[in-house]
Amino acid sequence: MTVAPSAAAAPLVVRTSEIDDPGPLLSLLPDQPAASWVRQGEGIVGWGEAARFESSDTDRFETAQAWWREMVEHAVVRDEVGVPGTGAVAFGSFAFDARSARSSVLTLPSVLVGSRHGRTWVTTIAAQGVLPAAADLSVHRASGPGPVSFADGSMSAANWELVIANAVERIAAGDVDKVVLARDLEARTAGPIDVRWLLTGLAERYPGCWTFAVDGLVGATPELLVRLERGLVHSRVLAGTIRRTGDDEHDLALAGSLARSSKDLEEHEYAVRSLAEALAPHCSSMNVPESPFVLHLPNVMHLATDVAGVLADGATSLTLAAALHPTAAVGGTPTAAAIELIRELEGMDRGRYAGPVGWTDSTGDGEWGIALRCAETDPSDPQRLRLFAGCGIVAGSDPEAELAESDAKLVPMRDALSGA
Ligand SMILES: C=C(O[C@@H]1C=C(C(=O)O)C=C[C@H]1O)C(=O)O
Repeated sequence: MTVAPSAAAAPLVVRTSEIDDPGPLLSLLPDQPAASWVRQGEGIVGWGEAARFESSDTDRFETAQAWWREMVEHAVVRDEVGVPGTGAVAFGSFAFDARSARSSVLTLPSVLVGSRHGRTWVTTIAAQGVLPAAADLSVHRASGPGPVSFADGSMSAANWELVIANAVERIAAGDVDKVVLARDLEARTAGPIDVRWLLTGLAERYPGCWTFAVDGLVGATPELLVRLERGLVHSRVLAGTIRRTGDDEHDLALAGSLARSSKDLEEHEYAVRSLAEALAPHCSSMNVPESPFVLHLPNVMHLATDVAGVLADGATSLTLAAALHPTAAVGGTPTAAAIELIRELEGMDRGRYAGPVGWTDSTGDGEWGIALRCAETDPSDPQRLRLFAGCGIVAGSDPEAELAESDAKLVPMRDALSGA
């Protein structure tokens, strides 16, 4: 089912103007549904909603793209800044599985504030005939939800280990080379959960990640599915993980062992190859480094490869995200068989976890991350949050180690929630 107002009925009026630095982007969010895409203090935040598209259909990407094209075509825009992310911007979050019961969404905030390379701007968006929301750029402070308790989500940790063991058998039997399996955790809090509190905590601890919020999905992802900017395409592929110990010297030795681990290098190779193969038809030239580097995050280290390309076919960032999703970093190899195995073994609906999350502007430029290290709020219960984490399983995977890895990947959201 697709729910979207007709763009033609109410063309949008969009105004972007440059402003003086109003303070940290995340501190500007008022107590309203928040949208965010912030890294190292730069990016875009938004609030309010001028228009919305929602779909639970299997062709969610195509219908979203068509809706956005129509919105943009009819919009009346005055953009005094003219860089990627100014003018009309839609934030989006897509369900991982085309068969998910969870919808995918594009939302246009009514106020956006962006910052890039030292320039800051504000954009207001309203349907024609509607007075645009006043852009109140005062600074706000969010508060935490109080004591938190965690409980098993769809499956206990012990059962999840059995699922991993089962997946290793299926890999040995030749069903797939790699499959990414995830688990969820349920958090309950004493008071209501304020997304701004989570965002601020995540951005503080994980400044190198993309701190995102779209329609109640909130997290800090280290993995960039695709960025399209003026014809240049970038992607950061992650796969292969080791937990940090907190002891810098020991962690450095672990980073070395990660870079030499044949199990992790194999897992990583699958992810890079699937990304490069999906991107190649859209690019005239591509740079795919031969070997990965080690990305250091406060909780884990990952094998990482930054892929770059020159766009050849005029695709939009959203079209590219749709073409690349699901990469082997969150699906597996081969893709179709891995998705079937996830449906069979995982025992839950991932919803928007591990789906593309990010933004697009009216030119089609944009940034889409993979929704990892994240959680979904519950619109009917402000004291409930569902957290997710997953791991790539290959022939050499050990269930106990994978459970520990998934716990390490839950740390960013757990800490953000408890304010640790
Ligand atoms: C699936 C997740 O992470 C992905 C899986 C990784 C792995 O298995 O090594 C590493 C980074 C991500 O591509 C997650 O964080 O939930």
